[in-house]
Amino acid sequence: MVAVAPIPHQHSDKTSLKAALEAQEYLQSRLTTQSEAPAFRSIPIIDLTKSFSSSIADRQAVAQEINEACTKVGFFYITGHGIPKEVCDGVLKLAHRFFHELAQESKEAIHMKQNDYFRGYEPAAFSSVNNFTSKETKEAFNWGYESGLDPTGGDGKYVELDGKSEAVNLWPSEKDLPGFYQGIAKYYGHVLQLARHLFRLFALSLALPEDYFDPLMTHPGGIARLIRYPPATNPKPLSELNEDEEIGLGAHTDYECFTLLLQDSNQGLEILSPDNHWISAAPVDGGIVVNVADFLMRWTNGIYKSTVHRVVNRTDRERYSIPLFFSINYDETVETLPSCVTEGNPSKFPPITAGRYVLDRLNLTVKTGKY
Ligand SMILES: O=C(O)CCC(=O)C(=O)O
Ligand SMILES: [Fe+2]
Repeated sequence: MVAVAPIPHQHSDKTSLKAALEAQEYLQSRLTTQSEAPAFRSIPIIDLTKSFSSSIADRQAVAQEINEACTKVGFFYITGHGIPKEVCDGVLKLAHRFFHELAQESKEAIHMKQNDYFRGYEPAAFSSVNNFTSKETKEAFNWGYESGLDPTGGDGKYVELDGKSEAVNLWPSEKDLPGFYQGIAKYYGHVLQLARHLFRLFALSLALPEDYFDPLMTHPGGIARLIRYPPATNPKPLSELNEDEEIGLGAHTDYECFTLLLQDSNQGLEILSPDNHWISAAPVDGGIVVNVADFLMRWTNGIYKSTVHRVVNRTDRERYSIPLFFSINYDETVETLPSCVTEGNPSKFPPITAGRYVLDRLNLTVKTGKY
């Protein structure tokens, strides 16, 4: 593994930096050695309709499916999630407009290098989730939570990844891209509320009170991105065991609690089974992909799996996707969940602060801490 020096300009606490470096090592080991966990060849589809029922038994039944998916695969699709189709189609169109209508100089004006928290426009090959082992073809626009995007208005206490600063998004101007902020707000409001709903189901799925996580997501972390993958220069089908040269987004695990991913109709997302076969997570009609990320993996003492995945566009069309990386309030420090610790399975992980951990992970994706 290539050693990565701590980033001098930003204070990092030892626990989160150590955890971030360990995650990099874990990734390399997963890519080079098979895991002993049972292999899988498909990704479960969970219909959320009954999770909105007033009957706790209905909600428990959905939670049980979530438990199965998170302990075995770490990924699942949700249908019946309640986000209207036109809202999903609308934000995917907006993603297209961002990359095709916004002038290059307007993109440069909101370049991510001007921001300490990875917000704004990110050109192709600028960052790497896998230690720059491949040049990533994706380009992106990144933003994070702000109370104006939260349908509840939040509790007014939002702090950034460092646990201190106020929200710091970089938006294109209304003149340069009319209707952009409003369109983003529409989708983000829906997906943020869906994430809060899912966290209640996660609580049930972990034998915790349904409202266990509620006080921890009053001003939650929620980085989201519009991602564009250019068409493949040499389209070719997925070969399950082989590494691929034309990588859209390198192999990685996500950092936060869980991710909600909207993808267009072009497949490209691939996830790594424990026996190191790559499995396609092709789009499902009306479905959103959910995956457990590393912070929740740690919080559940490793019981919920954070599964390695990557994106390779194997088509001659461009592909768009829009993930929301949902975190608890960035200023919260948590210990392993009580329902995931027993005498025989003591906590494997020390307490950790939500935002700091994500920031240390993000700092490892660029060549220097401050670009
Ligand atoms: O574009 C996709 O399908 C997945 C994106 C992803 O894994 C990520 O941004 O972390
Ligand atoms: Fe990811």
